Amino acid sequence: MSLPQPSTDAGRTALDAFLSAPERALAAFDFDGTLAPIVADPRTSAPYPGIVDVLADLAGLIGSVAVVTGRPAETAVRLGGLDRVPGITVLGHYGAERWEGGRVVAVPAPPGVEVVREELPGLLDGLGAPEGTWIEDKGRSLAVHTRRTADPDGALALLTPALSELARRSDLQVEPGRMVVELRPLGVDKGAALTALVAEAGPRTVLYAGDDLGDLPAFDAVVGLRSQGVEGLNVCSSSDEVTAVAEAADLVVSGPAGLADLLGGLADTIRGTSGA
Ligand SMILES: O=P(O)(O)OC[C@H]1O[C@H](O[C@H]2O[C@H](CO)[C@@H](O)[C@H](O)[C@H]2O)[C@H](O)[C@@H](O)[C@@H]1O
Repeated sequence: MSLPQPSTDAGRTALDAFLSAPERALAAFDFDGTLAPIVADPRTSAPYPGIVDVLADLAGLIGSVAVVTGRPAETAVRLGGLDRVPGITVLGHYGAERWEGGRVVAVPAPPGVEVVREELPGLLDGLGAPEGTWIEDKGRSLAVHTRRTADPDGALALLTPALSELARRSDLQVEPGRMVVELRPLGVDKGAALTALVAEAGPRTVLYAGDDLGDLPAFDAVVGLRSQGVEGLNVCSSSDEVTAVAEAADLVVSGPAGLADLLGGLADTIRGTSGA
């Protein structure tokens, strides 16, 4: 399997470093839209067929593997079957939770989450939220999904100003995403989560793959790490819904299927079985 080539010099340098010293590489992945194809109902998300096997294989060949997600860590582990990946770290809620070997460590949720839990249903009713609007209560945050409405973008435009105001009043922040607006605690993001992992693991190279706006802080962190001597490769799992991630990436792959091919290619190349 041949490897796709990054479009940037920094990306090509990072890919070379990843392959020449895989034992010093950290690979980190978003879950929805990256490891798992987007589906209408978030409760039914599942990894792209075979991708967790490839990830488990790669985990045995490189320094460390992580998932960094807006989901609760245990939800991502359960939906993804991620406990099959040796040594994986799963950072949930944008880094507020850390799952390793079946154990979760988390920071306490701020009181504003309870305020939002109480007020959100009435707020959505009052705004005339269209049929199909759905609240996902994730424990430490709540997300309002519009994918199952007749006009998901229109519904987001209708709801977002009032959701932003509710977040502000509750000392939370709004996290926009693919047909979703999340109200979540301040003080965490995927960039800080990834930077902390890198500080712990001390890799020479970092690969980060994501698909949505919430992944951009991790992309920024990868760029920042380059000035500290850590080579970095930002990979976009592309979609028609978000273009900003592809614009910021060193390498664009075609959704979770393209990512599965990339991971398989990395494993084959490290083993010297790529046939290239
Ligand atoms: O950080 P992630 O792992 O990408 O999580 C981000 C959000 O993903 C989920 O929503 C998205 O995927 C759903 C299932 O495919 C889809 O229906 C929805 O439209 C997407 O926005 C999840 O439900 C959210 O809680 C996550 O924050």
